[in-house]
Amino acid sequence: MGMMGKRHVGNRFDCVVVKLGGAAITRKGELETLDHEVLGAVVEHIRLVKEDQGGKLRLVVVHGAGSFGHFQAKEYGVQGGSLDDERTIRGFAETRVSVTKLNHAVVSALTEAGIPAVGISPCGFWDEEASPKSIEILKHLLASGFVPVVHGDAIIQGDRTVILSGDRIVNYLSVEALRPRFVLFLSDVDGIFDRPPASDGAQLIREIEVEASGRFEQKVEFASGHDHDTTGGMAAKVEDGVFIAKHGIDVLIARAGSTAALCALQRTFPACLSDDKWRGTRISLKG
Ligand SMILES: Nc1ncnc2c1ncn2[C@@H]1O[C@H](COP(=O)(O)OP(=O)(O)OP(=O)(O)O)[C@@H](O)[C@H]1O
Ligand SMILES: C=C(C)CCOP(=O)(O)O
Repeated sequence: MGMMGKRHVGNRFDCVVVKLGGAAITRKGELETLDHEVLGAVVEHIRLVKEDQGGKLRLVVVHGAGSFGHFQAKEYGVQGGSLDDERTIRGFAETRVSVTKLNHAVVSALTEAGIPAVGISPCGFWDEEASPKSIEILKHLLASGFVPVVHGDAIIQGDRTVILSGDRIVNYLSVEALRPRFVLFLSDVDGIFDRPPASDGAQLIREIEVEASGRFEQKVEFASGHDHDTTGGMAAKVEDGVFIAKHGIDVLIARAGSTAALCALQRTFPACLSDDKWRGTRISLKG
């Protein structure tokens, strides 16, 4: 059965899903290097918003791997590797050491700021999709005031090892499990541009309206990204964002640590979109 095959829960669970881009919170080209400044800014934003809204704000954080995990996954061919291959087994274990190291750093930074963060690794409960019991536990944690912090991980599907990206986790949790108020992707760029942001004349796309079929008007060109990225970069993110929006859940993309990111987190959404402080991309269902 495919990733989106079954629906565990159809109802909306009042929460916001925030994806911390690996490219934002790490230096993606430098092996296992955190970007302390950006991570610190994101943590401070979450602290401020939690303080303002207390128990009312239920937040699920999902983060990507950035410069953790992708190098090992690439070196050992973990994406689609065979469980009969000793190299795969070793690479799987090394990839997991790396991604859980990052998860520990994110959870520690949040906890040190007084946010009750709880790290959750998909490897233990996710094959084609998350087990229904694990979604129940996630909801219980949320309802109890914890901030679950899930991460892109290496998982097993049948006799293969697979890389499950943070974006796929966001996609699944949003559409299948939680149906949050909205989804916020925090990136190392301001949003989706019509061409790679570093190219001449690149324009930020502020609004993408998706038809029920998943089609949208704008043409977007992508750069191929880092060589060691095993999960498809910004192109895959746009695909996931469009899929979520197609299911009636708004998606915002903003730069991590920016005023726009804070503005979106402060739940002034959708009002924040008309605010001067907002600079980012919104993907929503047309009509
Ligand atoms: N058209 C585009 N619009 C916006 N960003 C783009 C575009 N084409 C390429 N990019 C690049 O995509 C990068 C972000 O994608 P990437 O997958 O690395 O982010 P991430 O989600 O933070 O990473 P991770 O998968 O590790 O969590 C940016 O650094 C940006 O330069
Ligand atoms: C194990 C890995 C490399 C997880 C990848 O997650 P992503 O960075 O969100 O694509």
